[in-house]
Amino acid sequence: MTEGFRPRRTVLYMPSSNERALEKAKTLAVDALILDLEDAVAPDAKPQARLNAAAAVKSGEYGAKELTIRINGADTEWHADDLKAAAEAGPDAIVVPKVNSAQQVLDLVASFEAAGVPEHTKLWAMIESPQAILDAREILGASDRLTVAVLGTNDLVKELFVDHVPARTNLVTSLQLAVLAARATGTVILDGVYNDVKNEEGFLAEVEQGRQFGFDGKTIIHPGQIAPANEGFAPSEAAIENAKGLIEAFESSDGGVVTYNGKMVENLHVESAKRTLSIAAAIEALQA
Ligand SMILES: CC(C)(COP(=O)(O)OP(=O)(O)OC[C@H]1O[C@@H](n2cnc3c(N)ncnc32)[C@H](O)[C@@H]1OP(=O)(O)O)[C@@H](O)C(=O)NCCC(=O)NCCSC(=O)C[C@H](O)C(=O)O
Ligand SMILES: [Mg+2]
Repeated sequence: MTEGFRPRRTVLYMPSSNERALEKAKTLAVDALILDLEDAVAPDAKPQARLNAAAAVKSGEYGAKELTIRINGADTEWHADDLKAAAEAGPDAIVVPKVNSAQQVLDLVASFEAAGVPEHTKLWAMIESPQAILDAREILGASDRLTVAVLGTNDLVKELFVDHVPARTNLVTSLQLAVLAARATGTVILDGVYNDVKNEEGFLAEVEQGRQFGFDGKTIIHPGQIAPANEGFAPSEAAIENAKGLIEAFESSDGGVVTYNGKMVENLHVESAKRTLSIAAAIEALQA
């Protein structure tokens, strides 16, 4: 549901069992971190990973980055201990994998309350199954505590029985349905990860595709993906200049319709231009 704008161009996953990565992350220029207890952590490593994630949140050493913990699903043996540890640590959000229904959201919110999760800790829901894509609008609209939807494209590909293909042609409908549901419910939406960490060209193309589809940012898995995603999900210099010029042209008119750079401008374009400028300002403020 709706919340004030906060840049989430880059949201980096890291296994909470990887102490070197947890240390390195303090210096990385990402907007948010997902301290993972789920798929990136082997079963034997989960107890220590839980302690590491909680300690990282409580350390106060990650600057302005948003800190989240991805816990294991409610149907797993680790969920209760993960939730207890996250409740005590009080991150900005708890990321819950494989959320498949509005009822599951309501149950999670009730379990947050029962576990004493602080008010400021939001729910980020992972949308990563065919069922979740088809019911995304109901899921994302189920509670004000759910503020961010995170696409899990690895699980989605697995559940669809398809392969990862160039341009994600076999996921286009799912991606667009998820963005539609997010916009209809005022939920922030993050694109899925790109697994081929050494393929810079492929990653850039996927960032651009995600931006064009309307995602607010990208979940990433490697430091090499930070700079291109930060750039791709920020308004470009040209977009900022265009927004400023368009607003000025409109505001010096009689408030009807004008042209700017040869294109028609109406009030709705001014609203979009103002949104672009406010995103740019929020990014600048975060970087400062
Ligand atoms: C993918 C990796 C396993 C690659 O690791 P590695 O081969 O060690 O990478 P590098 O040697 O190139 O690393 C260079 C340095 O960067 C640090 N590093 C690497 N990754 C991270 C990270 N994620 N966060 C912080 N720091 C990181 C290394 O420690 C090196 O540092 P230094 O030694 O000081 O130079 C690895 O990148 C990785 O584990 N990535 C995260 C994987 C993860 O969390 N996966 C779970 C989520 S993905 C998912 O499935 C989402 C969803 O559920 C879905 O279904 O799609
Ligand atoms: Mg997943």
